[in-house]
Amino acid sequence: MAKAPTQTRELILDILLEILEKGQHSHVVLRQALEKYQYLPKSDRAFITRTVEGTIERLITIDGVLDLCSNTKVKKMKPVIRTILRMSVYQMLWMDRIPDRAVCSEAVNLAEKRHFAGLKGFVNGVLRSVSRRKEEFDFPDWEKKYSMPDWLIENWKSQYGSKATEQMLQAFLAEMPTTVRCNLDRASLEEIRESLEAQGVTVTESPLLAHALQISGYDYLESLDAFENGWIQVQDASSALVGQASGVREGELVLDVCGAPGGKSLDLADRLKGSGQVVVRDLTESKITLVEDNIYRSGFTNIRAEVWDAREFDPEWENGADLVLADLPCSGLGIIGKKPDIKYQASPEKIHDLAVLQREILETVTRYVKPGGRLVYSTCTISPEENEKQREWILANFPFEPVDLTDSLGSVLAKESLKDGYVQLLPGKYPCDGFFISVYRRKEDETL
Ligand SMILES: C[S@@+](CC[C@H](N)C(=O)[O-])C[C@H]1O[C@@H](n2cnc3c(N)ncnc32)[C@H](O)[C@@H]1O
Repeated sequence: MAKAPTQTRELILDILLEILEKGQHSHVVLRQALEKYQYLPKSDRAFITRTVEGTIERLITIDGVLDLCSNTKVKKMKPVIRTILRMSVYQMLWMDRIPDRAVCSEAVNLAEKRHFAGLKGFVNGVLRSVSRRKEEFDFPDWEKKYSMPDWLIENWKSQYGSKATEQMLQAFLAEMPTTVRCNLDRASLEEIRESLEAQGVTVTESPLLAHALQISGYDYLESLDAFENGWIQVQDASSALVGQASGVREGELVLDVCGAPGGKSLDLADRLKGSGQVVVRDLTESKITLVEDNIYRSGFTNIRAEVWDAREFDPEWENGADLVLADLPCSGLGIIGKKPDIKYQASPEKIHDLAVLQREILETVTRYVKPGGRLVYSTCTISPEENEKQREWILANFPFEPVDLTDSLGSVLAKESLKDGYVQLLPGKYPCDGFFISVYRRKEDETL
């Protein structure tokens, strides 16, 4: 990677300050910045993305390194200085092609530009020490080694065991290509692949789904012809498996109660092959606008979107849906690999509050399923309180029975829990995000 100009590093500093010091979401701040600075060369934009995401991803490790190499602990440093040091350590330890002395001198320049000329010597001294002591940074404890808060590691170890937990920690740090679901109504897999490759994108098949591709090496997804033409939709394989598990059949009426930005709904509309109808709901106008943009791009006519609070009962839908999709708000621990700030913002209290919200929504939306119809409950997390325990609660409190998923998912997933109508996907075990999928059938002869 070529040496990026100081202006680019200033941009990285500002983005990281927003995220690390003001608690803004990384993907939002990064997306806004990349949209604003579209004119920057592709290499600079890639440098910004990698440095921002990498610094956040490795933050606990980086702070461990800085605490070893500085007399002033990271917590006590001025926010601008600690951010300059954090992004510099990331470059020194994980971006081999930038010489340490270049990182060091850019960091000193940045400190001066941000009116900390008096701390130039401190910044220089700490970074030189980091450069000299690299062999000492092989931390044995998993918190520092994998940059993951200890309480999460302990939870996962007790739930999934040490081996699966370590696989997961490694998977969260591994580079993953973007998965796109192909809209085969609009173009064949071969046409889509050719179009992407013609624009310099590296394309491989998805190991989990026939109608998905893994892509990497692109700059700005929205500028790809296949995206503009509505041929592809970004959707992780785990999320696309929801559509497969739902068993949706042509002509069915589907209600997606928390559906923005529309990934799963569009997949369901695609699987309906122009028949039936999907109604997508979400809480706000801005979220529904996102869904509508995606619907417009896809060209599908059997799907519409509307604002509705899923906690509020809608009598018009009572016993009305063949399929209700409840892909509910959750702690998102399964997508830490894509949105690394989630791991620092999560807490047992937030997980508990989300589990309460999920039950409130489920109590309402289970009433929309026709007798004999299906409910899909899914989350992009790996906490039992939001997943297995919610499944047990649904089965104990509502007239639903599990739908055997062996036929729909058994060819690509281990069969363990599929016959009981659910699967907890763990990163590392499968090449995808962490995800929970469960499917239920409403019993014919019981009222809710
Ligand atoms: C996991 S996301 C849905 C992702 C979507 N199914 C997809 O595949 O693109 C959960 C969504 O629930 C929405 N949400 C949160 N609370 C809600 C509520 N009370 N009513 C409706 N939607 C809600 C959020 O705005 C968010 O878009």
